[in-house]
Amino acid sequence: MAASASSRLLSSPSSLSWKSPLPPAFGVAVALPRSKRTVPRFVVLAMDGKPTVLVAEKLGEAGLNLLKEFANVDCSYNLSPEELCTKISLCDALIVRSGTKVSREVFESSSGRLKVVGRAGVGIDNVDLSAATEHGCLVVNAPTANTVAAAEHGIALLTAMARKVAQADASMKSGKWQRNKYVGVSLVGKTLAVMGFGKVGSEVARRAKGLGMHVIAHDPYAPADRARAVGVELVSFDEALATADFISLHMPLTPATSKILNDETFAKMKKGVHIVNVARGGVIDEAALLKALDAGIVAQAALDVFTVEPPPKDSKLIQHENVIATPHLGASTMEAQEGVAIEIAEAVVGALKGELASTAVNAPMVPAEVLTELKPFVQVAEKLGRLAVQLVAGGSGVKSIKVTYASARAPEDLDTRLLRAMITKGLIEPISSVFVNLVNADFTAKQRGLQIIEERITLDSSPESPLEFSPGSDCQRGIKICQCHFRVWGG
Ligand SMILES: NC(=O)C1=CN([C@@H]2O[C@H](COP(=O)(O)OP(=O)(O)OC[C@H]3O[C@@H](n4cnc5c(N)ncnc54)[C@H](O)[C@@H]3O)[C@@H](O)[C@H]2O)C=CC1
Ligand SMILES: O=C(O)C(=O)COP(=O)(O)O
Repeated sequence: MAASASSRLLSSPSSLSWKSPLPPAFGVAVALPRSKRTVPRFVVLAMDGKPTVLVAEKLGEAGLNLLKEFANVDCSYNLSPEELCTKISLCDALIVRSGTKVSREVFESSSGRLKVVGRAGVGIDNVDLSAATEHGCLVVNAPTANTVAAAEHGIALLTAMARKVAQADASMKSGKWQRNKYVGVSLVGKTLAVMGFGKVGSEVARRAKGLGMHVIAHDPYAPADRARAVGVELVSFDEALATADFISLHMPLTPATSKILNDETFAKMKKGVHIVNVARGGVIDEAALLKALDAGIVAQAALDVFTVEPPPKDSKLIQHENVIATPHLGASTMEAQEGVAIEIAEAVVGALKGELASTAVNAPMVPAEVLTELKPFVQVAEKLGRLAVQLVAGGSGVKSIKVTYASARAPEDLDTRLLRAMITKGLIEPISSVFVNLVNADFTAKQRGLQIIEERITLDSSPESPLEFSPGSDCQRGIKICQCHFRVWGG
């Protein structure tokens, strides 16, 4: 795809929609392209012309105010899963924190109306991303505003654990004065292993260095220069376990990190290790942690997060004398909650307006300069898809499409996901009841057995020069749709 001079002159790409933006006020029901479930996809607008945002957990005032400028805001906290499923069919957007499970049933119950889920925080393990993607629902999060709060809480737990602050406080409140019982351990000179050297992990590392600790980190995906910048050595998982006096967990909960601390890995740790978990309860096998505490392998654990939240009242782990616990408070500072609320409100409003979100979790994030460059081709891409369906296959049965992009950009520098999504939309929507957008395009194409072969040609001449193509040999039938920089072959 060539970047023509005129395309470079285009204004901000913010109006480039990943789906049709909400139409202006007045209509009661505006039909958008069709949903997966053969139910027409409606943006049901209230009589005041505003979409509805369901805020299912407490959100900072500043974020609520931003939302209210654009939408009707329904703050309904503590909904049961059934109540959430009932309400969701009346909502265009849903905002949650970590306490609400946004399950497949929620997306199914929305009957295609839910367009965006905003996670007012970082971890998106409580949102069924596959179901969201399959339903063409964008998921956005607020990845930066609570970083410092989570890191500060990690340090608070680390220091409180080392000096048994919580236990000593409880003892004093019960009328005792036990100076000999609550002797702690020092942090200075001890080795802290930060597991997951992302935003929170690196802030914890910085602060721990300030406390005089020797900090190492394990993160298979962290760039070495990030570690160098903080003055931290990146080590293997086993080395981190074997050398750490303190281990602080900061990785997301994924299938790969689920129960990453378990019987086997506790056995590799130094006897008397201290564990901090401000990440997710599920990264620790809690039964194994209890055993390791009883065996003295783990001297103490400080936990902010739990596999089941809230955990059972009689949880042996929480009752353990060498465990201190907080009820998932990592992000709970006034400052972080205001910041998160604004970050998520802006992302949700932007998504409802049809803008591409920079914090999208289940859709490609296309940089602004690429959007500017692609903008003139977005509609063309969809139209070519529609034309291909009609001309090539007479309305059905397109199984394979070859798209050739010619651009002055090097092939590896050419992000085609947006155009591919628009071609897929053009190919599939006219002949089915499926609603296609940037979120679900690749999934939908794969599900329907539609193969999209992409070819990139690097232009060294002016992008305005027309290109001649020869028919692709792997396609049974081909049509030259336009003699410019974009051609579709279908068979
Ligand atoms: N307790 C609380 O209130 C809060 C908890 N969190 C949790 O902390 C997690 C981290 O947050 P951020 O630092 O903002 O995310 P991030 O995405 O900046 O960092 C996560 C890091 O973990 C790394 N990672 C992934 N798999 C790994 C593995 N197998 N082993 C080691 N490292 C691995 C990634 O490469 C990345 O660098 C979130 O996913 C969330 O679950 C975040 C904020 C508040
Ligand atoms: O941002 C995160 O991942 C958190 O765990 C914070 O959760 P919360 O929004 O406080 O329920």
